[in-house]
Amino acid sequence: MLAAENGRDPRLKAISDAIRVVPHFPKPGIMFHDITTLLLDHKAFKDTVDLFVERYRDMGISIVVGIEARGFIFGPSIALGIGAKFVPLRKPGKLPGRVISESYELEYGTDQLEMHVGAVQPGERTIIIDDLVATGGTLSAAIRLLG
Ligand SMILES: O=P(O)(O)OC[C@H]1O[C@H](OP(=O)(O)OP(=O)(O)O)[C@H](O)[C@@H]1O
Ligand SMILES: Nc1ncnc2[nH]cnc12
Repeated sequence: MLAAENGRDPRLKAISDAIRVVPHFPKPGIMFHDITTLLLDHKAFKDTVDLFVERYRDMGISIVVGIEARGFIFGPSIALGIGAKFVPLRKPGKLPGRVISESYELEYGTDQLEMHVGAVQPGERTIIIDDLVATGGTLSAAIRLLG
């Protein structure tokens, strides 16, 4: 249960304030949300992980799936906090075993995600962790990989 005040967790504002917004990066028109500034703020970084652990522990979740690259920053800590395994979804050509792949479109280009065959067993409850959703293309590809 989140420690909510007026329906909103008091930690959220500091977390939001710790994320730097860089206009026109990496292309004109993109408002880039830079989480590296959040990582420099120990309390905000820890609160971010804690919020997810508090929300998802005791829910029978056995796998945290993290999306390369920035999902790897938050996902493993959340997995350890809730007592789950961690499964990385990687960019093409990085995983040594047999993989399944999904292509997707980004705000600035196209890309592909891969997962090791057998990393997730049918019926396992999972959560998918990344730093942000923009178009939703990456998250949709991750959901298709798990489906
Ligand atoms: O909702 P979407 O439009 O799909 O965009 C969100 C995705 O874009 C960013 O990753 P990026 O592909 O830039 O890779 P990186 O984490 O390796 O920098 C971000 O970390 C998300 O994964
Ligand atoms: N607006 C944005 N900020 C940071 N990362 C992104 N990835 C895709 N869109 C992004």
